[in-house]
Amino acid sequence: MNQQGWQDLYRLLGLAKGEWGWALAGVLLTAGVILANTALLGLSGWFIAAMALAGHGGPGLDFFAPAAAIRGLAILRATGRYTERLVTHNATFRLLTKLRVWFYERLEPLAPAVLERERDGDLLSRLRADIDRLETFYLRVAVPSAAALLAVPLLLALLAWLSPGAAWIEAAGLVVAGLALPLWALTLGRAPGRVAAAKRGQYSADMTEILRGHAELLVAGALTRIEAQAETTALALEDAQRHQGWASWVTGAVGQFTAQLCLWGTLVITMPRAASGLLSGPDVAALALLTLAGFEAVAGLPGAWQALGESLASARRVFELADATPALQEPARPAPSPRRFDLHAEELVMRYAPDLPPVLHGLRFDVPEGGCLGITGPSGAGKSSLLSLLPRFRDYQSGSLQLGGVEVRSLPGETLRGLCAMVTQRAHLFNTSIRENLLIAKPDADDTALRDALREAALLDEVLAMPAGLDTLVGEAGAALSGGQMRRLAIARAFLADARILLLDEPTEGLDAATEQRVLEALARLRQGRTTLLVSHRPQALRLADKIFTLS
Ligand SMILES: Nc1ncnc2c1ncn2[C@@H]1O[C@H](COP(=O)(O)OP(=O)(O)OP(=O)(O)O)[C@@H](O)[C@H]1O
Repeated sequence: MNQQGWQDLYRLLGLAKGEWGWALAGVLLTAGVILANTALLGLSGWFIAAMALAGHGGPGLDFFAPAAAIRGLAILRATGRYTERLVTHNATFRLLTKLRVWFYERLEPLAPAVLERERDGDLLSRLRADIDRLETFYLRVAVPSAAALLAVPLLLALLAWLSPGAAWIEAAGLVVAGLALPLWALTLGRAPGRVAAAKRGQYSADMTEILRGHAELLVAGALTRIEAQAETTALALEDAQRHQGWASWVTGAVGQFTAQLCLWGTLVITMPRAASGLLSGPDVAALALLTLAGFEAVAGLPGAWQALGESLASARRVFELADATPALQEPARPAPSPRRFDLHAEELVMRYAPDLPPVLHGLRFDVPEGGCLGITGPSGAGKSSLLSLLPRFRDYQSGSLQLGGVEVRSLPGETLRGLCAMVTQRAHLFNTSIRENLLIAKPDADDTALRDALREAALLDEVLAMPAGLDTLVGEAGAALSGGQMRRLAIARAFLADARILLLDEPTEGLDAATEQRVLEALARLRQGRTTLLVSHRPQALRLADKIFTLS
């Protein structure tokens, strides 16, 4: 494993800090179960052999004590295993929940500037599949490895007490099955694991895009080609999984073989001692079974360490994004929230990357509080880029943009986003009810407030005429609504948010004249008392503005 792998492993252990108590309980229980199981098998072997010899006229046997011990150990093993599963799974699931929240909190500041470079399906795969895969590390690698470290010395001590020779054989076998094999499995599993994690993300991204752009791909005749691409990814994933299966079979088989070899080795060295009377027959049976049962302590390790390759690849994919630098830095000492809401820009310069030419260059404008500035200009002039500065989705590099006399860059993004409402031609609607889509803007709004907002947006009558009213489902990205209804739903949201700054980006684009008129009437009500930036090409829409500014 390379240095990066070890660092990730160490970091994964660090992230589990809050759950160490549970994990320790899991380790103790697992080690207890291994010891109980080994003792059970050894004692059972001894007891059966002793009973058989007693039956054949051998020495008499008090069978009550061993029978009771066997029953006790069996109960201990069953309850121990149940409790161990309960504890370790509880710890792991709590941890995965924590990890998911931790990862999401790191993703949030990356939106939208950094995340828009990623494929949606791949992001989802990191958040879900990759984090789920870390379960393998905690549940199958960390806890069983620690339990083996605890149980094996005790087991060897017991064997050494009964027969030092058998203890040496067992120690050699356990070094092979519990150390060499897991390390070999880790090496074998690393490359296919890395491929599997990457291909799983790619497949998820391919499928998300196929489903989302299905209609366009079908019309363009590109569906078969893109499906073939996804199939190639699926085949590569399958190939990686086949390699993983092969590696797991090989290491499993070598582990079994080692255990059998140790069993025979123990028999070979103990039987002559039994023949010469140094050991009893039942002792030989007990030692042979103890040797075999001891391998339970390490049986799962090769498979788990092999899967560790994929877990680490998943961890890397998670850490890579979690460690990405946000496109903009929050101010170290935020300025107090503005009390006025006029806008002032001077010599404003904004570029998407240091090596790209500026999109906005020396921009200058003023909008009084409650005023509306219409912004027009050719495609690519930077109109949408300008709007993205106010909610701090992007930053400007020089010049000044002030809200109520406070430099926008010195305000936290969250404060600014709380002051802004947006209506764009691509306002996102979630695939849920109209009510839920509205509540995004104001979670505690009651039905009266929702209806008022819909009335102001000139959408109430249409919503009430729908069979489920406010509970009507809008479909994927609002597919069950018309373009005008989607736009007015976004306006209703803005009414509910009751923000002081309104950012309108082509709010009537793609609408017919009659619908545009209804949307504009709603917008005219919405802009009252709110400082508004309105980007549009359409003369009717620009009539809402007090002043028009052309970006070139
Ligand atoms: N995320 C981005 N990374 C790099 N360049 C970008 C990014 N987004 C936009 N641009 C570039 O910035 C320039 C301005 O884009 P913007 O979307 O602001 O223009 P616009 O005036 O709103 O255009 P339209 O009227 O077509 O919507 C364009 O050249 C565009 O290619």
